[in-house]
Amino acid sequence: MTRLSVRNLSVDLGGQTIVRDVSLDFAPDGVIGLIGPNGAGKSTFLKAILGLVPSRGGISYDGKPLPEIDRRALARLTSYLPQDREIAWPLSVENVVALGRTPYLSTLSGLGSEDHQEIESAIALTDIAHLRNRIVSTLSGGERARVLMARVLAQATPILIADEPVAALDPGHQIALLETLDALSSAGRTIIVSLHEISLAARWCRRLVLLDKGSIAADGKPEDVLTHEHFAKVYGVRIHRTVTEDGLLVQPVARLPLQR
Ligand SMILES: Nc1ncnc2c1ncn2[C@@H]1O[C@H](COP(=O)(O)OP(=O)(O)OP(=O)(O)O)[C@@H](O)[C@H]1O
Repeated sequence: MTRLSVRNLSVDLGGQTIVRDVSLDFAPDGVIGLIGPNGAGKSTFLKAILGLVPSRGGISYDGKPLPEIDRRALARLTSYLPQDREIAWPLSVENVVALGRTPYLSTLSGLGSEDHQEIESAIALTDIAHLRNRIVSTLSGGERARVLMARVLAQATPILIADEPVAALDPGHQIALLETLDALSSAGRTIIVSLHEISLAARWCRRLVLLDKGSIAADGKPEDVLTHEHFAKVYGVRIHRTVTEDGLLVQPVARLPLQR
């Protein structure tokens, strides 16, 4: 069980502080959702904990500071779905998914049986078997998003970080992916996702971190984070909130004057 600890993390970009003094601990305890308005700093925070943007403060994996972890070891520890869904090379779907196994390959060895197993499992979980020989640049937006997610799943790391993984997916594939992530979490993996789909965050995340202007506005169970007050203050919207036999349902319904 790998724990990620973030202490007093700040990120400055373009002369502005984008993430401000954030301290959080992450463990495999259900899907952890990072929510917040456009520009709140969600993507920047996720990049910072992977060392992809310079930051101040401390980031450690199982007590080991991030700067002491080499790139290959980090790629066996963390997988990452960036928000950008572009794929520059004319690769087949199967080859893109296989890239997820790169951290485990030596220069001399090809894919082994475990690699093939992880690739096939990821292909099945993301429902892309029928696309396996297609060139990724010819796929629809949602299909491409599922292929990139399959690459991340094939990497099979203890920590999985995904920036808006359900954004381009239809409702069936959204739920299927969140079921997969929930199952991975139950199996001991730490799952951190950013998302704007509040109804899915309410239903599928066990913990939500609400970021506002780079700072933590709330951190806790969905029922404690997805409150009328937080939505009014942070998003400037009124919500409809009800508890059903399927759990908490939250739906933004109208704009409010921002309380800032
Ligand atoms: N390289 C950069 N230089 C200057 N400003 C940047 C840079 N990268 C990001 N920003 C700014 O930092 C802020 C946070 O961006 P970020 O992408 O982290 O937000 P986000 O919460 O992921 O937003 P969204 O929901 O729109 O994806 C934004 O105002 C953005 O314009």
